Amino acid sequence: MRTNITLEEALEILLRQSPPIESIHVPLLESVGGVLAEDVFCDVNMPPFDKSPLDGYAVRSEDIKNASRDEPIILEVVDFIPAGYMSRKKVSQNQAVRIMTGAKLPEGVDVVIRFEETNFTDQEVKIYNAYPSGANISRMGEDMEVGDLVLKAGSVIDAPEIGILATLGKGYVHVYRKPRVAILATGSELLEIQQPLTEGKIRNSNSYTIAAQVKKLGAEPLMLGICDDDIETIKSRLKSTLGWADIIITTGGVSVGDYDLAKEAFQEVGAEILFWRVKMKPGTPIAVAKYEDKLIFGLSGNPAAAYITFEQFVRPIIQKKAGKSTYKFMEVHSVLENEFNKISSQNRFVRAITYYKDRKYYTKLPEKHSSGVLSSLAGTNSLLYIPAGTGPYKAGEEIKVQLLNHPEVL
Ligand SMILES: Nc1nc2c(c(=O)[nH]1)N[C@H]1C(S)=C(S)[C@@H](COP(=O)(O)OP(=O)(O)OC[C@H]3O[C@@H](n4cnc5c(N)ncnc54)[C@H](O)[C@@H]3O)O[C@H]1N2
Ligand code: MOO
Ligand SMILES: [Mg+2]
Repeated sequence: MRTNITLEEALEILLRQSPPIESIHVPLLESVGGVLAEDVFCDVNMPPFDKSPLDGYAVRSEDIKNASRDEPIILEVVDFIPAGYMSRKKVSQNQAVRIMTGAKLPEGVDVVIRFEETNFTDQEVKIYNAYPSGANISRMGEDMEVGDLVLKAGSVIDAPEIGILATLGKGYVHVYRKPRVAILATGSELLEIQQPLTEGKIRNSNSYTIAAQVKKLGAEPLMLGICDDDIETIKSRLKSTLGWADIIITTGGVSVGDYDLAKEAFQEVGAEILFWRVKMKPGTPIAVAKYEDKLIFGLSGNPAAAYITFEQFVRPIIQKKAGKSTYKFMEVHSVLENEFNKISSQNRFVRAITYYKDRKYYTKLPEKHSSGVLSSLAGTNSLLYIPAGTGPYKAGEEIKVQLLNHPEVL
C-alpha cells in the first residue's frame, strides 16, 4: 500500500484506474447533460442548398454592375419564392425573383438584395447599387459539410449539441451511462437527519453533502445510510452495493483511531488499497481501494475534508468514468481580499468566495476554515491552494484559485 503520496501522484493513480463505463442508446432529449459516446459526422450539407439569408430579390450581379442611385437598373420580376418552395424558372438577363429568407436560390442568380435597398412593384424591381457575385448568399454546407466531425465523443451534451443532433436527424444518441455512486457514512456517533439529537451524537450531514455533489455532476447517487464503527457491519454494507455501484464513497474511520476501520473493511471485502494518506490538508487520511473495475473512496469524516477531497479526487474520476474529456478545474489569478496568516507544513486548500469585477478576480476567505467546520463552506465557489511552506498571505496579494464550477481540459 502506498502512503503519504502527493496530490499529483494520487490523481494519476486514480485516473489510470478509471476507463469510461459502457454507453447506452437514449432518445435525443434524454441525453441532455450526458456525455456523447460516439464521434458524430455530418452526413448532410447544412444548408443542403444555396439559400437566401434575406427577404428580398435574387438577381444576377452581371445585370446590375452599372446600377447607381441616379441611374438605377430595372429588372423584371419573374417569380416569387417562399421558404420551403422552389422556383422552376431559370433567371435570365435583366430578370429577378422575389425571394424569402430560407428559400432555395433559383438557377442563374448570384446575389440577393434586401427589400429595403430596392423599390418594387409586382412586375419590376429597381436596384440602386452594384453587388459582387456571391453577396448575401448562404452557401450549401457553410454551416456543416458532409464528412465534417461535428461533435466529438466525450463532449457534454447541452442545448446546442441537441440542436446539431436534431439537424442531422438523430432521434437517438449514444451516451455514457451515468456513473452509479453509493455513499456510506460510518460512525457510531451518527444519527439519521430526522432523529432528535441525543448525548454524544450528531446528524449525518456527509452523505447528503456528497449525494448533492454527485448529483451536481449528473451522476446517480445512492445513500446507504449510516453504520456503526463495526467492521462486520461496514463490510456487509459494502458487499450489498458492490454489484450496483461504479464508485463507493465512505466517510469516517480512515484515520488512526481505535475505531477507524474503513481500510480494513475495504481489504476484507477483497479490495486492494491503492493508497492511504495524501500530502494535503484537509482530508489527509483519504484511503482509496480498487475492487474489480470499481473504486472505493474512504474520505475523512470531517465534513469540510470530505467535501474538498471529493472535489479533488472523486469528481475527476466520476467525470472520467462518465466519459468526459474535461475534468480539471479552471485556475485563475485573483486578488486576495483578506490576509491568511497560517503557515502550513502541508499543501492546503482553503475554501473561498471568488468574484469577478472590473476585469479582475477577487477572493474572500471566510473566517473559519478548519476541516470540522461545515457552516463556512456555504456560499463558497472556489479553493485557494497554498503549497506547503508558503505564506503568510497578505491582503492585496495575487493568488491562484480553483473555480469549482468551471472544469476545463486536462
Ligand atoms: N492521532 C491522530 N488523530 C487524528 C489524525 C492524526 O493524524 N492522528 N488525523 C486527524 C485528521 S487530519 C482527520 S481528517 C480526522 C479523520 O478522521 P476519520 O476519517 O477517521 O473520521 P472519524 O474519526 O470517523 O470522524 C472525524 C470527525 O468527523 C465527524 N463525522 C464523521 N462522519 C460524519 C458524518 N457522516 N456527518 C457529519 N460529521 C461526521 C465525526 O463525528 C468526527 O468529529 O482524524 C483526525 N484524527
Ligand atoms: O486532514 Mo484533516 O483533514 O481534517 O484536518
Ligand atoms: Mg477517526
